[in-house]
Amino acid sequence: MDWRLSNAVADSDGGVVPRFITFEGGEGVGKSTQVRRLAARLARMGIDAVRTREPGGTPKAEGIRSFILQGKPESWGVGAEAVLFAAARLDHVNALIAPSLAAGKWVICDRFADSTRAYQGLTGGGEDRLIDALESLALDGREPDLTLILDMDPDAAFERRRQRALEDGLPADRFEKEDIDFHRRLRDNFLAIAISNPGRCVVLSAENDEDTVEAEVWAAVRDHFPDLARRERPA
Ligand SMILES: Nc1ncnc2c1ncn2[C@@H]1O[C@H](COP(=O)(O)OP(=O)(O)OP(=O)(O)O)[C@@H](O)[C@H]1O
Ligand SMILES: Cc1cn([C@H]2C[C@H](O)[C@@H](COP(=O)(O)O)O2)c(=O)[nH]c1=O
Repeated sequence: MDWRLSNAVADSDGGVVPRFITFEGGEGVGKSTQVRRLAARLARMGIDAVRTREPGGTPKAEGIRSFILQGKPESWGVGAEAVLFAAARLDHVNALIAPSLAAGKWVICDRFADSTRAYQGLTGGGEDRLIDALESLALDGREPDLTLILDMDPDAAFERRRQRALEDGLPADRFEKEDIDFHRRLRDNFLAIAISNPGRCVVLSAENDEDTVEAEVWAAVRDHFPDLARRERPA
């Protein structure tokens, strides 16, 4: 099913077209924080937004998440790992994302297919044709309406993650434990993805405080979806 068809139906109802927005970027740049803030802002405007994440979002995909992030799939190699992320994505798209959009809800997702390209493909060395094939399997020609890439210096992001670990006491997952060169390459690769997809991706500086980043996110969302102005009330 093409989720744009369902969007057109919702629009003919006189509402705002439901949109699929993804947040991407390196570790600890503030994606989850901004996903929460954007969903809350939309809710204040009376727009129902489903907040979700990858890998995860459905019980099956959350199972794959635990296996990948806490297990030891490295020994399988980067190709098999990419396949696991794609399997989780296929369930997530079919069981949550497409049905939510069809029901007229917005979907805001913390990471999506660009993370597979950035982590397993460009940074991890997975073959382009495998990454392309997996993307086409899980997405079937569909893509997010807007991807916000939060960009910041990986050393500063490391400091944020260290602070968060002190607060929540959770151990770092396996990608967070990679060395600084990995995180620098990752940053460059997300920027390269943005350059290749100028109509879909917007790069935002994540270095500022949370309120300032939220304002930048909102400006990008409003610019991208002018029909939102119909629903906007003072925040
Ligand atoms: N703009 C900001 N300025 C300062 N601290 C921030 C900012 N945004 C988020 N933080 C803090 O930085 C930490 C990481 O934020 P968050 O969990 O939102 O990042 P993330 O990109 O989702 O991380 P991950 O990729 O590891 O899931 C949290 O402790 C959060 O409170
Ligand atoms: C979707 C996706 C994710 N990853 C990696 C990136 C992160 O290290 C973890 C997810 O953890 P987060 O705290 O929710 O950001 O998984 C990946 O390597 N490939 C992917 O496709």
